[in-house]
Amino acid sequence: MILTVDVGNTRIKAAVFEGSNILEKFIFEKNELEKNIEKILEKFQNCSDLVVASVGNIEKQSFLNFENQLKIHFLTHEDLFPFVNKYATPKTLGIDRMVLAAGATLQFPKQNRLIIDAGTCITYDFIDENDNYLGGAISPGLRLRYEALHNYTAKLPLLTFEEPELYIGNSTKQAIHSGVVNGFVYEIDGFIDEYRTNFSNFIIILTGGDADFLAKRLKNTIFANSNFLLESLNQTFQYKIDND
Ligand SMILES: Nc1ncnc2c1ncn2[C@@H]1O[C@H](COP(=O)(O)OP(=O)(O)OP(=O)(O)O)[C@@H](O)[C@H]1O
Ligand SMILES: CC(C)(CO)[C@@H](O)C(=O)NCCC(=O)O
Ligand SMILES: [K+]
Repeated sequence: MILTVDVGNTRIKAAVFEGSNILEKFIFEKNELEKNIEKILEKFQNCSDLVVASVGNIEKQSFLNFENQLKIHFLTHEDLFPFVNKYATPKTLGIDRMVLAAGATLQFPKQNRLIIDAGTCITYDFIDENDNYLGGAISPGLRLRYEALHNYTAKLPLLTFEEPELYIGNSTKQAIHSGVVNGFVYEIDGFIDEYRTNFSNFIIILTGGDADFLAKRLKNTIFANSNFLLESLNQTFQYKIDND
């Protein structure tokens, strides 16, 4: 059994895998990391390895405290990935994006793939049919958009996600919901259209905290899987073991 841990910008997600099957998934806050790992390892005593991909600022020691119970692996740029990295600044490419790209490459061989992760940030990652990772885009996620409007203006209230009824917002609140939520959906549909115009034979994978909402709203049909990063972490680790 493998315990995978995705330290995101906001929250931590973890999952226990038996082979390629996910047994259980957990979501928790950063300050509750050790308590949660402890509980997970109590429940799944056959975990042999803990695999971490982190884009957040978390102390490595929090994981190393479990070294006497299982092997700890921190995925980095130095690890083996199943694609050719054509990013001009490969060392600054987020490890979460690399793991998503690895999962897409392994799960959907020999086709163009676009992965959209709608989390704290929205990331777009494109791997072509010859397994070249080309890059993509980074933009603010849904919650970040609400927060930015409030934090960088004098008059705009801090709202939380609400599906707008109209695209013509007829009040401050409705205008903000329309701008944030519709803008978010239009952006993603717009990017997908752009990729579709330029590439054929490709698959779109949608993941992240806002994936389920988006899947309902996008005009483009896509493959939505909110566990895709955790599953990709498991696969990237298996790939490393098999090929190192
Ligand atoms: N309980 C929650 N806490 C925070 N965000 C949530 C929650 N439930 C849903 N969301 C939505 O999920 C989005 C954040 O996604 P996610 O949880 O994947 O981010 P994250 O933990 O920071 O991970 P990453 O850094 O990988 O994006 C927010 O835009 C928000 O709308
Ligand atoms: C874009 C985020 C914040 C998304 O989690 C992360 O992948 C990251 O910190 N990336 C570094 C910059 C880059 O990927 O080019
Ligand atoms: K993200």
